[in-house]
Amino acid sequence: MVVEGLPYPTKRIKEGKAEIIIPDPDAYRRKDGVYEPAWAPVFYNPRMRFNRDLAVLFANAYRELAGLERLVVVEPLTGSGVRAIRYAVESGARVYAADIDPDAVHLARINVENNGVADRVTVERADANEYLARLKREGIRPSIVDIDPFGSPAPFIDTAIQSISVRGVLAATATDTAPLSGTHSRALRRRYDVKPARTAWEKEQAVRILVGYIIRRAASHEYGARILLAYYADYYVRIYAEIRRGASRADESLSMLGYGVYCPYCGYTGYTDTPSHQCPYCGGSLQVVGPLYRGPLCDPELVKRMRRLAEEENTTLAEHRRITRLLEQLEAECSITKPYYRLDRLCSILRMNMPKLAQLVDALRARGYKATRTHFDPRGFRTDAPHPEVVNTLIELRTRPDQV
Ligand SMILES: C[S@@+](CC[C@H](N)C(=O)[O-])C[C@H]1O[C@@H](n2cnc3c(N)ncnc32)[C@H](O)[C@@H]1O
Ligand SMILES: [Zn+2]
Repeated sequence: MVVEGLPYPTKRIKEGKAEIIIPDPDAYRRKDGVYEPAWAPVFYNPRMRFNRDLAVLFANAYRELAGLERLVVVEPLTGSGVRAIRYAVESGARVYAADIDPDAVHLARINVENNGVADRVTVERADANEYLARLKREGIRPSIVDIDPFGSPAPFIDTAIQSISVRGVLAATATDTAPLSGTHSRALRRRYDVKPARTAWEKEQAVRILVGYIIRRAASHEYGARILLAYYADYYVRIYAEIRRGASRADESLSMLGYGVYCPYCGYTGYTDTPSHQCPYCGGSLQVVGPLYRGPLCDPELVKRMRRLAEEENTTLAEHRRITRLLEQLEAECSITKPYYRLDRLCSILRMNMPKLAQLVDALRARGYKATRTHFDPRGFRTDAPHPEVVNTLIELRTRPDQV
């Protein structure tokens, strides 16, 4: 399809309730046939639709929860404009969008016109940080600032926080999961000022490090940060934190920080306030990572509302089943803050065959503990049982599988 004024082949697609023009994916495929969004003149990643579906559900649930008549959303890295348009069409929001790339701004404006939301969505060519600072000077009070960059959101976090006047949500995507999960330790130190380590719960570590970073940055500007929703999907971390002005709120949020620990000798996972390097259970040398956030990863009331809205919107959501499953799982995990165990790793340390995950979860519950699978890893489970109890339950399952 050729669109006047666009010097590249395009395609018209539907996403949610928006209809948008994107660079034709067929023109930007690798040799193996896989579409490479970064090669296209304007960035549009169809795999991020899941992220955007949840963003719209979140926006609607947050609007209800906070009792807001109308949302004001700022999206300073907008690409094709798809996310901004969806916030306007599906959440009725007033949206301020920007991108540094003139091709992106041009296409996003065409998309805004075509969706009939030009009265509600403005798209400007600007650097994200300058744009956020300018909106603040102009007195715009965002209810949601959505930071969806290439790689790390760290360079935009300070201005995004400061752009929130009294109360609002910072939503951030991070695709730099290698540093966050402990693989590129120097980048982790540079970007997030975190002491690196390798744990068996690296996806949760990635989420908790980014949340911890947001809390620390928010505190330095005298804001508190409360996590409404945080998850890991595909190859990225996504966080929604409610930012509220106030020194005592900042202190309260800081009190949720600590260090994560993992013992590669006995499988112990947990947190500590003072980074000790000796495992309390086997005396082995601990892996210690942090600072990171140790509190709940979602607000149950918000997730409940998102689930209800997902039911109502089941025809517009591309992966309705996947969304419902994630929200159900997050709700179940929310009240257990200790990091997840990887059953395969734990069984290998204990030199035993793996029982079925469901069997272990049931056995832990039968002993009076909370236990559930985790959205982070299909081989993972989380529980509030102390480490020796987890080990004892596993050993008992091995010796008397039918009687636990
Ligand atoms: C991952 S894409 C955004 C995708 C979009 N949010 C979505 O949901 O489809 C990142 C965008 O940020 C833009 N960008 C990169 N650096 C920027 C900066 N400093 N200021 C503003 N935009 C920037 C890029 O041009 C690109 O369009
Ligand atoms: Zn140990």
